[in-house]
Amino acid sequence: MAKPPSILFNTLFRADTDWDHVSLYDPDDDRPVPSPMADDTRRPWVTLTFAQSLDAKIAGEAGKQLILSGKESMVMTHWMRSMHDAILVGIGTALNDNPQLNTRHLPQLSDDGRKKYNLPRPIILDTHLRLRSDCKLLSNYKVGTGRRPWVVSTTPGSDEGFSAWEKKKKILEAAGARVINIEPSQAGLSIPSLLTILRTLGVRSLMVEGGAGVIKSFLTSAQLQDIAPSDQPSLIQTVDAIIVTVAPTFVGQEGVGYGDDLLASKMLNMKHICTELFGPDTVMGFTTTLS
Ligand SMILES: NC(=O)C1=CN([C@@H]2O[C@H](COP(=O)(O)OP(=O)(O)OC[C@H]3O[C@@H](n4cnc5c(N)ncnc54)[C@H](O)[C@@H]3O)[C@@H](O)[C@H]2O)C=CC1
Ligand SMILES: Nc1nc(O)c(N)c(N[C@@H]2O[C@H](COP(=O)(O)O)[C@@H](O)[C@H]2O)n1
Repeated sequence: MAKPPSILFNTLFRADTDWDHVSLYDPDDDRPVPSPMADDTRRPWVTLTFAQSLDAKIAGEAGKQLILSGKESMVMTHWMRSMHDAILVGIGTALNDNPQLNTRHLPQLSDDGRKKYNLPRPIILDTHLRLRSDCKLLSNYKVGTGRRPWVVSTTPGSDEGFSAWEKKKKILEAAGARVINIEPSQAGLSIPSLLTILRTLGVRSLMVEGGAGVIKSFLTSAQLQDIAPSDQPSLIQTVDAIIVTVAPTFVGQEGVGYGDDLLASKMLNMKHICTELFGPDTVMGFTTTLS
């Protein structure tokens, strides 16, 4: 069987991990698959990942979805998906791309083997519950080719907004989604609060795939964040690793980028772990520490 790419082992896992079980599970075995783990036990390990052009664009004009990754780096991304408990996108991506977020590009496993690829749980940041009840994530869940999607939202303040929100919640739940409510923050949803809630729900590792708004949000909240404002703040880091695929193409200024508002003084320290070529694409793996 093909092995996962070494850039993923080197960037995401500790050296003593049992490589043979990474990405795979045996339905008759209760032991969980190995997962990247954060030292901070209050939150999951977070891998921020995306594919970009040479001019740092992740989508085309007006958000047109672009297939930037070649087939080799796309397979690498699907290995990465199989190494995380959950995979997160923003509602912009969910509406625009109607993604599946599964591991379908991995090499086929032999039918007589009992092992299966680990499927990450889809999580959608969707403040106003705009997810479509006929999206691929929900239809995959219904036919057993995807895990139940979790939709993360905030309860609206006004009574009027609340009844519309409740109606949408019921529709999404009837279609199979689990709706999780968290406290709003200035930027929409508080990422540190989200991470602590996900950890209590059993998520050990989270792969954040985008889009532009979500990438910015994780990069700008990547410094220590307060999860319990008080005299004794409880602080949390929100990104552990960054894995970027760079495709050998320019998109142009009409494309969608993620870097405009980033401040160098607010960025995490990035430690380059390795760079590997996948067909025409370059993939870089970093771990992050606080500056
Ligand atoms: N090349 C790549 O690797 C990827 C490209 N994309 C592209 O990105 C584009 C979508 O990007 P966006 O429109 O920016 O949508 P997005 O997927 O980043 O979602 C942003 C939305 O998420 C919600 N949200 C709730 N809490 C939030 C928080 N704390 N931080 C940020 N967002 C929060 C808000 O409603 C916000 O409008 C699409 O064109 C898609 O094709 C998406 C993923 C990966
Ligand atoms: N790795 C990668 N390369 C690209 O070129 C991309 N456009 C993306 N996009 C992300 O993948 C999602 C689509 O996933 P499915 O193929 O439907 O499983 C898309 O919504 C983005 O999150 N990624």
